[in-house]
Amino acid sequence: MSSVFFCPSTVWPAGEKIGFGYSSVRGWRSTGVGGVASVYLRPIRAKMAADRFRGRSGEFIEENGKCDCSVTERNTLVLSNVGNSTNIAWHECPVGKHERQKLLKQKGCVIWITGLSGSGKSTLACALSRELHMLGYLSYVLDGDNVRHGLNKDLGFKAEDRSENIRRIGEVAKLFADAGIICIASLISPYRVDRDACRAMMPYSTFIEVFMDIPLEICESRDAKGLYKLARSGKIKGFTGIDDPYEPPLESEILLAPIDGVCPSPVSMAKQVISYLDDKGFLEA
Ligand SMILES: Nc1ncnc2c1ncn2[C@@H]1O[C@H](COP(=O)(O)OS(=O)(=O)O)[C@@H](OP(=O)(O)O)[C@H]1O
Ligand SMILES: Nc1ncnc2c1ncn2[C@@H]1O[C@H](COP(=O)(O)OP(=O)(O)O)[C@@H](O)[C@H]1O
Repeated sequence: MSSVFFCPSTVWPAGEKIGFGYSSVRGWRSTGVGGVASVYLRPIRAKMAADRFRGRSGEFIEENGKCDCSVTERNTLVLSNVGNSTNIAWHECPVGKHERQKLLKQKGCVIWITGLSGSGKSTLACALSRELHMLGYLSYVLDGDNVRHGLNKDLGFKAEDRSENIRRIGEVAKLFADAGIICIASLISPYRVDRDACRAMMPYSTFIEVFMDIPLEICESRDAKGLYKLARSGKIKGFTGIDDPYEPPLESEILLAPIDGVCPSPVSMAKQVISYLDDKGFLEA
């Protein structure tokens, strides 16, 4: 059985023409560009483009508050301005999030682990990724330290750099979640407003904030990297929890804290997160 569908200009050069293809058991084939099809399908494409713009415009406004959302409809291609990018279009692909999730038998989401340095974020991220892997689920860890080795190596630790660090990791995490992957982001992310901005980027309820509520004394006593010692002696300035603020979440989805002064093991914390994912239906397509 095959079904007709229309493919927007991602595949074909943007402009006048529209191609169309059909799906079959093993995929789809293009019948080419334009010709008779472009004439008959133009009104349909116009509607698709308009729907697409309606669906996306609110998101653009929310993301940076700068979008003037001026629309140029030239041969039904919708162009808009987002931030400093002018005349850009949104391209849809025939394989969407839903199809990817079906393939992976899971739902994409972002598990955002926040807490002081030494609170166990990276340890939990790794334990969680390993447990999910053993259960047959695909996850990917975006660790603050690691991302600062590449994408974010231009950023330091002053407030605006941390905000940008969090924003970029939020955007990358959003892409992973859209790919259908369980994305585990572990970074201090000390400022509430930045974490909330990441939450706001994500589809409803797919941003799961995990607060490592481990007291500073415990984190400092661990001092795995010797950074607290350096911060206390003034050799590092602006260290979170010492002379830079950490704003705890007010309503995280998951709060992990010591019980009677003892921290649960990383594996038991990971299982707590997995149990949340299971309850909320993320471990099925
Ligand atoms: N000034 C200062 N404050 C806090 N942390 C510092 C600082 N300088 C270096 N480091 C090391 O960098 C790691 C934190 O990076 P993040 O990207 O997670 O930080 S942030 O979210 O942008 O605040 C952090 O890693 P973790 O210990 O894993 O949290 C530290 O090792
Ligand atoms: N649940 C835990 N119980 C005891 N020690 C832990 C736990 N989680 C992490 N640790 C230890 O604490 C230190 C800091 O952990 P890490 O994951 O690097 O924290 P963060 O990424 O928040 O800086 C490491 O030495 C780690 O072995």
